[in-house]
Amino acid sequence: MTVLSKLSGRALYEAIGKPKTIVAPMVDQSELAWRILSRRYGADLCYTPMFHAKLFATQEKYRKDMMSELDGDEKVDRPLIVQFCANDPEYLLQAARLVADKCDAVDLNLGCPQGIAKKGNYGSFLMDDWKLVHRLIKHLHENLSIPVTAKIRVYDDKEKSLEYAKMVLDAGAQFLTIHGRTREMKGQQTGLANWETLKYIRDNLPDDTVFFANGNILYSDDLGRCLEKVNADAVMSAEGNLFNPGVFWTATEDKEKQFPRLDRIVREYFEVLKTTPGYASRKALKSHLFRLLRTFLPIHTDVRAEIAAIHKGTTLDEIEEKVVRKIESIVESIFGQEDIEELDSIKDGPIEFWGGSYKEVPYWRCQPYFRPVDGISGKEVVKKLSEKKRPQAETPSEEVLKKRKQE
Ligand SMILES: Cc1cc2nc3c(=O)[nH]c(=O)nc-3n(C[C@H](O)[C@H](O)[C@H](O)COP(=O)(O)O)c2cc1C
Repeated sequence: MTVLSKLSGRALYEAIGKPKTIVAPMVDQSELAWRILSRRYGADLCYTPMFHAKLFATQEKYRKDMMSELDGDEKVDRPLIVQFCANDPEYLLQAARLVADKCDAVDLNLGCPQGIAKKGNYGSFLMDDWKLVHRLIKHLHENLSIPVTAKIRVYDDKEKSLEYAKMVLDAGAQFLTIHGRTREMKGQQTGLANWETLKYIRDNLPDDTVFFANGNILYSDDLGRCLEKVNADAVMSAEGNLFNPGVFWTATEDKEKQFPRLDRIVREYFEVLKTTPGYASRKALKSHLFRLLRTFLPIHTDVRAEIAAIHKGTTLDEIEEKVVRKIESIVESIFGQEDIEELDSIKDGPIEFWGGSYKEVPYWRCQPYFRPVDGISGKEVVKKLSEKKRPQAETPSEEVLKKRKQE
């Protein structure tokens, strides 16, 4: 079989505009509406959520649910990489062919550590079967009209991780994304990604390898630190991007872009959502709201109740009325306070052992997401931060809100 003539590695990277910031593949979360929003806040490249190759190849309903006619559109959704999980080279190729004209490359998920991936024998569980990984990638490399890429995790042993990365590249992967955590690092055991291992692998791969680093991004400041430390071509973020789409904003120091106000980002997301067809975007809505509003909802519990009550049949008009306008009204009231300039400031903490610093961000703005590390939960980090002296903003009463609504 001859290898099809198509862009490879560095040429592909340049053809898609040399991206530096990447929205990670995220099941039910890196859907079209979210990608459009994230691109406005500095994401250079986006991945779709992982799709199941066999279902995608064989079930029209699944396909339609996962990708609308606007997904991968040249004007609104490129560059784009579509990700699949698979363990059968032929189904993977069939699925990939169905999206070949809607994206710039197809990615193989070799990182999912969840129970469902174990049961289905895909994602990180293929780390136990290198021959199959090689066959999957090679089959696309030799038969698909567009390039294939791969996203992997690391092993505890960095030499083994390096050998694994080399094997994936040898099979034909044109970009290599490495999530610097092992398969066991999930849930409460998630901990920090290991940039040292990423650097070690990067330094020992051929210079022209296109290498994306993934893990540990809290703030936009971390992007440059990661690029430099790992010597990566780009940085991918998942949780950081979900909690704050502004995490990719590096063009200016604009607070409105780096830590958007929740009323504005929810409104903007909602307006994008109205223009994006398809089941995937609607399904993702609730989780996006819960993540964006993570520090806001424990205070404004009535909004939390409204979001929790959203179901399949809830219309966008209802959501606009009960959730979006309510958030707008609350945040506008907060901004009506005299000392808002002081209250609304973002403060840097001291430099921490990991080289960056925590920031104190008012709860009405998008926040970073803290993963549990060494038994310290993200919640405790946030608590520690909020215990530092900060004058609290007044929460507008129901009466004030009602009055504003009438106005
Ligand atoms: C909600 C969610 C869904 C995810 N779905 C996928 C997926 O579909 N494919 C994949 O390769 N990784 C998936 N991941 C893992 C991320 O792509 C990423 O590798 C991981 O979260 C580490 O990056 P982070 O530290 O920036 O969050 C998902 C992560 C999250 C939080």
